[in-house]
Amino acid sequence: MDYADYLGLDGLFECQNPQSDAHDELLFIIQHQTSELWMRLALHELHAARTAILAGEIQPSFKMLARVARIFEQLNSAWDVLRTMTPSEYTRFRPSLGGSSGFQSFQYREIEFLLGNRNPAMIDIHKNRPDVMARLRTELERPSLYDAAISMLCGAGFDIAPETTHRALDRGYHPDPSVEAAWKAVYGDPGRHWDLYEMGEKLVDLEDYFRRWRFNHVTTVERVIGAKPGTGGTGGVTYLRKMLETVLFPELWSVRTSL
Ligand code: HEM
Ligand SMILES: N[C@@H](CC(=O)c1ccccc1NC=O)C(=O)O
Repeated sequence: MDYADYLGLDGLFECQNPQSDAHDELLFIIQHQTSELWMRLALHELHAARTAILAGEIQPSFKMLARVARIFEQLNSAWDVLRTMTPSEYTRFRPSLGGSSGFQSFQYREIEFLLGNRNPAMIDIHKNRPDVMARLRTELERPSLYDAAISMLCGAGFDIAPETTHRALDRGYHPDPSVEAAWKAVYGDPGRHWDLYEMGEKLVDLEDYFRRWRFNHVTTVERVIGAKPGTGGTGGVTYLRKMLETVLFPELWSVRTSL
């Protein structure tokens, strides 16, 4: 076995098939394919991190979460390459994209679901892909990464309201004063709750990087298509700006006001 065999390079290089003769379409394709590969690794790490937390293996989960934050950093730097594409260059091949859109990235949706940003309506977009729908539905049956962190709070003896511990898993998370109170106790005495303190900071770190990704995306989109509607059927920049308001781990942010 040689380098190309091991990495399956022949198969990999068969996957770049521009639909037009526009020079910049190869950049666009490779940018998205590399993003999807990094997302694949992020999912691999996030699934394992959640399993580790639920099994009480906290130190190994930190290692994986730190790696996910670095992956997001990688994805954030990659926008600089795509930003070299001007509106004139993108317009040359945009019609070739048809109805395809980042909105249909099922790995991206799985990351959102796994972290806790859950909206079952987003599954319907994949109605022509039963395998993808099943995969996303399965994810909605599991506790999110944040639910796993909250189960750590319960395990440490904090009294978490049943509205949170026994909530329906397949929808958005609602902030709860008992969770904020627990994080407040953790941040108030890090030495006593070091694992939880470190977990809180790892999650804030992750969300911080994720926010930068959303911001880079919307800025690049505005730079390239202005206020045009998206190929996925949304308002485009208006929709993506709205998504900037998403908060994944709400009490970890709100608690900072009272520390
Ligand atoms: C010139 C580059 C890009 C443009 C013009 C663009 C445009 C858009 C627009 C307008 C949307 C809203 C949905 C729609 O109506 O289509 C969207 C969503 C999305 N895009 Fe992009 N995008 C670009 C690059 C990328 C890249 C590099 C990625 C990386 C994978 C990406 C991933 C996504 C994802 C995951 C969504 C769904 C976001 C959500 O639902 O919160 N996009 N994009
Ligand atoms: N929604 C974009 C198209 C688009 O971005 C896209 C199309 C095909 C494959 C990936 C895409 N990227 C991210 O949304 C647009 O409206 O121009």
